[in-house]
Amino acid sequence: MTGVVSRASGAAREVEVRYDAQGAPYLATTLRGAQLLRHPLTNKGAAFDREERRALGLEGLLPPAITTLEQQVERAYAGFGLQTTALGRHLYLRGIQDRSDVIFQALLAAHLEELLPYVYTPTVAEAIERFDHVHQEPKGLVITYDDIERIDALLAAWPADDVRVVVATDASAILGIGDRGHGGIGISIGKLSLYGAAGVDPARTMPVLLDAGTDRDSLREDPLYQGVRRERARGQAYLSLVDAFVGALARRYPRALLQWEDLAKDAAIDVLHRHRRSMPSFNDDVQGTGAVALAGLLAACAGKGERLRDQRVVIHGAGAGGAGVAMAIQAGMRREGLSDEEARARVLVLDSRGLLIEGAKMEAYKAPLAQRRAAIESWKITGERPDLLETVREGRATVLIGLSGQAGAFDETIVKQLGSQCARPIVLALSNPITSCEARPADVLAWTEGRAIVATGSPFAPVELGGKRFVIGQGNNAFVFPGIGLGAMLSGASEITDQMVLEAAYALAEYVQERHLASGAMYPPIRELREVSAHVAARVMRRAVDDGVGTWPEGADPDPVAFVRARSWTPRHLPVRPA
Ligand SMILES: O=C([O-])CC(=O)C(=O)O
Ligand SMILES: [Mg+2]
Repeated sequence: MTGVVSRASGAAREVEVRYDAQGAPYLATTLRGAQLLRHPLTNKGAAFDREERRALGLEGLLPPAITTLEQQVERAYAGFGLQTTALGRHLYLRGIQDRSDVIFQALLAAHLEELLPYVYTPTVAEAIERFDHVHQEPKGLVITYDDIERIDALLAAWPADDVRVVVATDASAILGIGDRGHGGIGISIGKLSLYGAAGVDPARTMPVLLDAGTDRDSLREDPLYQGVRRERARGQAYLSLVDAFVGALARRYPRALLQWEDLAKDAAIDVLHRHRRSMPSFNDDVQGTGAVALAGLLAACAGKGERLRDQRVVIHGAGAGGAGVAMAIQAGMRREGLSDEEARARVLVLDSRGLLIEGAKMEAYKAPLAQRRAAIESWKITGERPDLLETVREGRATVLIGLSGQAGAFDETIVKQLGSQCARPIVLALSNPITSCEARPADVLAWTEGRAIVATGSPFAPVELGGKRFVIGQGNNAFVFPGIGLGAMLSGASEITDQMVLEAAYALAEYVQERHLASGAMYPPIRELREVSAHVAARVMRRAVDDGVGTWPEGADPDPVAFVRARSWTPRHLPVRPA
């Protein structure tokens, strides 16, 4: 079996994974000398051994001592320690990634909890905001509206023949920081770094930016801006770019999984439905965030000995994330026996104008989440539509979830109101990065005398209160998207069904309950990302088979989690030989 990793466009293959007589993988390459050191897939740096150096024309180009990967990680970590700002750390780590995927991922694996906040949220947001002022190395594939007729050719130039995971964004709603134009490619790169950490070979991933313009004037007027200086394409023009991209992608990589990331609300939902069957795809902000929030609620309910179906949930924010979370929680409540109507009445969603109520003016995708007029008839409210405080109070909420991108939206009055309505209120402040987060965990705990069960989307330090230490769970879709991807890959899924995503939520919730329930946590520590992803993947695989969209892989019985672990990529240097 040979897998083609890389080639010059249309020409001889530059790098290929091959297997020796014992079945051990190695890289066969036509590259020689310094070229090998400039390729992030073949560059082992000082870890090339004597024989490789001789055979590949590397003698004299490397330090004389042969280095182990562990030593390379040690050096890279020492350099990381010299960086004094968060953005400096991000750029330092991205520099290592540009030089060697293996060293980058080995470093990440050795210090995941410490490094992830610099690779991913919150620092990735700052790196995206300042992208065209600080990033020098191009990475990923950028497709603009002018390329619409030529996307097949652009994809043909991508130097890998077996891409299995693609993360694509149009950068219209990056995290909680809005339209970020060209810099948005940083979120595709960041998400794929997490796929690597969870066990997907970086050589089989491709970050994509669909550059449909930007509505941010300050970007279009910035002399350093590297993206398309036009207002965003909308409507049919936008959709034709998306359609052309998905069509070309499915032709070039029919086995790939496509993860949509950070598309603005209605586009997120439209694009998801439009292309669900064009190729296996899901929207991370709608479905991934939905699954992660549902998982956290299930774990928190188990922890306090209650059922999900008995909670009354208020969701602040009706963008892609808010809508996805509302749909996931309703699905979870239906699984516990509620009817559609009962589940709908227990999940109250607000957009920037207040509670969604049927008949009010709103985008089409919000309508199924709106409350019946009769249900709120007796509420005491001042305006046309109840605001957040009124909804929490009149709806007798027990759970408050933030996906609004509005820093500080969960203030003392609101949290105290929630805290007065139940013994153990649940607060999920999920907007990213930290500067967009709805509340600080220390405040929520103080305002509820330590009774609240709190999680956030970005990492927060533990809180000390009344002699107790509260660990703050990170309710981030990172706990589900890599597992969905791995499960889809290993089962050869032709589609990502809703049930597969829901299964990911239950896998995560059960993982927490089996290992961390005593700690009262809603989520596992982020250092367990790889193990969590294996559990999620195993369940996703099973569901793909049950839904008739995937095949149960040979060898997955009797222990599918062990099978996923064994089939996951781990960072190590492969032998490199001349092709
Ligand atoms: O990237 C993250 O940290 C989670 C996410 O998808 C978002 O906030 O849009
Ligand atoms: Mg996102």
